[in-house]
Amino acid sequence: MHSAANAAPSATTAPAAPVTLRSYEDLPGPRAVALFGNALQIDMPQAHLQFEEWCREYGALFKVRMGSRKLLVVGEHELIAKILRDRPDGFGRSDRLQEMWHEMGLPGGVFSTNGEVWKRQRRMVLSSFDPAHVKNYFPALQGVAQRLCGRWQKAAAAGQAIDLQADLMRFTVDTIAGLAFGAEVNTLESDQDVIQQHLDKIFPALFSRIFAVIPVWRIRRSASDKQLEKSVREVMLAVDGFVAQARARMQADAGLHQHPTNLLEAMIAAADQPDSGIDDSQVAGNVLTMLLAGEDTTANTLAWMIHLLWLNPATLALATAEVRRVCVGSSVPTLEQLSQLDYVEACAHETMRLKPVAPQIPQQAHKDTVVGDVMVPAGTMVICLMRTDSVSDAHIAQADRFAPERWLGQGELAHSSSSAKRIAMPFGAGPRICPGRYLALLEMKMAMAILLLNFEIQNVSTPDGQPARELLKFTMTPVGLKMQLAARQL
Ligand code: HEM
Repeated sequence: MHSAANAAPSATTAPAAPVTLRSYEDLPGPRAVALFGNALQIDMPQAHLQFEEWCREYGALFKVRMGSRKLLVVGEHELIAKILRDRPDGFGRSDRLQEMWHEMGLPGGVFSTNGEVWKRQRRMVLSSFDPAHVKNYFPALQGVAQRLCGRWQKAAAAGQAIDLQADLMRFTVDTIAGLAFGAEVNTLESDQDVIQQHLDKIFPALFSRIFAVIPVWRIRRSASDKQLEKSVREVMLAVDGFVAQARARMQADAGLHQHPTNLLEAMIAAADQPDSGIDDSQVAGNVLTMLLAGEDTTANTLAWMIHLLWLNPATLALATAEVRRVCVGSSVPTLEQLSQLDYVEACAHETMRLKPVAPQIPQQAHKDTVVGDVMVPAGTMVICLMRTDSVSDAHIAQADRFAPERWLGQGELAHSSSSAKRIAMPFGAGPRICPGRYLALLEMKMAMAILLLNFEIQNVSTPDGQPARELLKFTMTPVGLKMQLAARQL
């Protein structure tokens, strides 16, 4: 043990009163074996569940070793909030993430960078996601929603089961391509080889390589490594295509340099300034980042929401009644109508509390610091477990119930709303909080309104008839959801 007096870290996360500090080695944790550490005890697609179980066993701060890499795992929401707020100086994305990102041939963007480069990119990205910009884009979102409705009408008429996540990813890819790149991507009306099949290979590979103990792909390229390379090539071709289309529009209309209409045009305008510090690779990196960060996060949250509503019929009935009352007379809602869907929005928040698609946020300490009562040397990887407190009865009343009311300050759970808002951080927190959260909520309300306005849900099923299993592929997805719809009779 060490005393606070002889440790002099930058104590942004230190408790106020002097306490005895522990070193990393003092921490409890699962028994590690030589060479592999704890890696053999972790089944990567379920890693979050293993970490959550260890958190219950060893407490809110414990150690895990992946090969020679030491991880500090943190499961207490106040410590997590402090870590996430102590950015960009105290913590940031890990060297390992950046190494794997580059090794896979991906150009860096706002998600993967740190320091000055991140600051410049973050400013640029934020401006294109402000509510005013999203409002301008709204008619295009209505168009994408109309296509989702058409796709589901066909499936309903044919009595076909819908592959829920695949359809929702079509919806989110088409939306982000329109909003961020000004591109007409229509995967909803296509059954061709679509870009999301390739996007879907990249994040899972990144995730497993970050935590791999032995970099087997460097020793021998397997069939899936070759498939991954192909997917990266295909996605980068699409990215370059979006950039070329935007450049052509900007050449045809010089005014777009002064008044860009989307994120991509804004980035190109910024990159074209002398001494901008932004080059073509950063532009491409952020196009790619938006596709990756905006696609399966929103689609999987929606899939979880539909699944949870199906498992809770009384809640589904309330959400349906709200949509049909607010959007009466429309088949695709207006922005004004979406802003009135308070109960549906509460369903989204409650879904993200129980099923956060980012159940763990890895960070790296940039300098020597203190987390709780633990001294953390610069360079340590810290895994923030985002769900432990938000599903614990010690923090949230009736924590395992799917009860959207708690977000509205209504009914018997009224007192629970402030704790749920404080504890669940599904979009992260602090300076790197998700910049797409406003858009994501809008997209989710739009998709739910389309579903509940135009259809009756007949069934939402899983392969084994049990509640959907959680699979961690960077984001946490439900396994194998199928939905059956009937057109609503008006
Ligand atoms: C339900 C949907 C979504 C969820 C749950 C979600 C969640 C997250 C989380 C947890 C982070 C990490 C935050 C942190 O480090 O504190 C993040 C970062 C990010 N998200 Fe989202 N996200 C969603 C949708 C979107 C959308 C639609 C976009 C854009 C199209 C987007 C773009 C980004 C970007 C660019 C970052 C990196 C920000 C930075 O590092 O500065 N996300 N998101």
